[in-house]
Amino acid sequence: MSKRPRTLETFFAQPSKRARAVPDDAASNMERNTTASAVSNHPSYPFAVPHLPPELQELLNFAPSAEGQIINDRPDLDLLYYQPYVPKEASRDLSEFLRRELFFYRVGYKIKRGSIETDIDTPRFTTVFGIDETARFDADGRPVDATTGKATSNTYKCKPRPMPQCLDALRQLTENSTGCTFNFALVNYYASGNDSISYHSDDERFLGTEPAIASFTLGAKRDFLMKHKPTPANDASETKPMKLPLASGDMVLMRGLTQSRWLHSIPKRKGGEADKGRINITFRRAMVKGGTENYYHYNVGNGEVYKWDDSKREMVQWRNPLSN
Ligand SMILES: O=C(O)CCC(=O)C(=O)O
Ligand SMILES: [Fe+2]
Repeated sequence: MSKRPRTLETFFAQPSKRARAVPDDAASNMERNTTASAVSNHPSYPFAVPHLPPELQELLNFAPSAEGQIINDRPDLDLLYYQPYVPKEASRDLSEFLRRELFFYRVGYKIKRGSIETDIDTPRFTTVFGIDETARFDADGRPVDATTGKATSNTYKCKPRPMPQCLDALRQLTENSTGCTFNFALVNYYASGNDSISYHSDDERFLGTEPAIASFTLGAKRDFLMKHKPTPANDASETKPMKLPLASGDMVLMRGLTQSRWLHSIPKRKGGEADKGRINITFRRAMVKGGTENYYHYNVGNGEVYKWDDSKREMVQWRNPLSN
């Protein structure tokens, strides 16, 4: 048994027994790193996630590479749009790195309207990291109460996961340039033009009033549609959708009344770049435990783990090499 004192840094860096339970491609990746132990791991991760390679970390230190453009010329809309935020050279490497190294899920759930239950299949790959404001992770990666430091694992139904270093680095940059604070990273992967997210707003009460959400695009360009929620006073011009053609490296900060008054979506598309695959990362701040439960329920669920297969060029179901 190691007697080394554990800090968050050593927790993330030490490949534990579980960290070795990685598929060959990730394992060889760890070896390829100059610092072989540079991985993020946690008992709730299916496998360890390598840290950003130093060259990529270096490139990211320069973000944002453009000034954000304020878009507030429509009722209740308040966006800060960086075209791009992540420098061009970094965005390709970063999207390939995240697609290759993260684990994803294809979540199914049931909704009930009246007495009718419907099965919903989320039409994209998802994953999530983070914990709400009432808690934090201790040096061993256990969720503890934010003020008392006492273990809270038994107060969550889900198993909250700390952000791996490769996402935390981007979170820190985003906090520095926006002045906002984020405790969650939700990641979507749209494998093709058939993957999508329908019109919705991220206006849950657990995000507080006027939440700021930073949304990154890495990989294929996809249209982001926004339209005002219908109100009795709406005229046609207010309900007509606006379109942001989000390209790799772009970031949109949605803030103010945007979530409470507007809807957004990534519609299905045929042709174009969509089939090259697009990663979306949203950084958010959840205030209460219900937010943590909600995010893990809808973005991890209890389904199969998917991992990118570089030879097949697609996500495939991941099997733990240590289990039969
Ligand atoms: O992929 C995107 O750009 C949007 C994702 C989104 O709206 C969400 O995850 O709530
Ligand atoms: Fe959203």
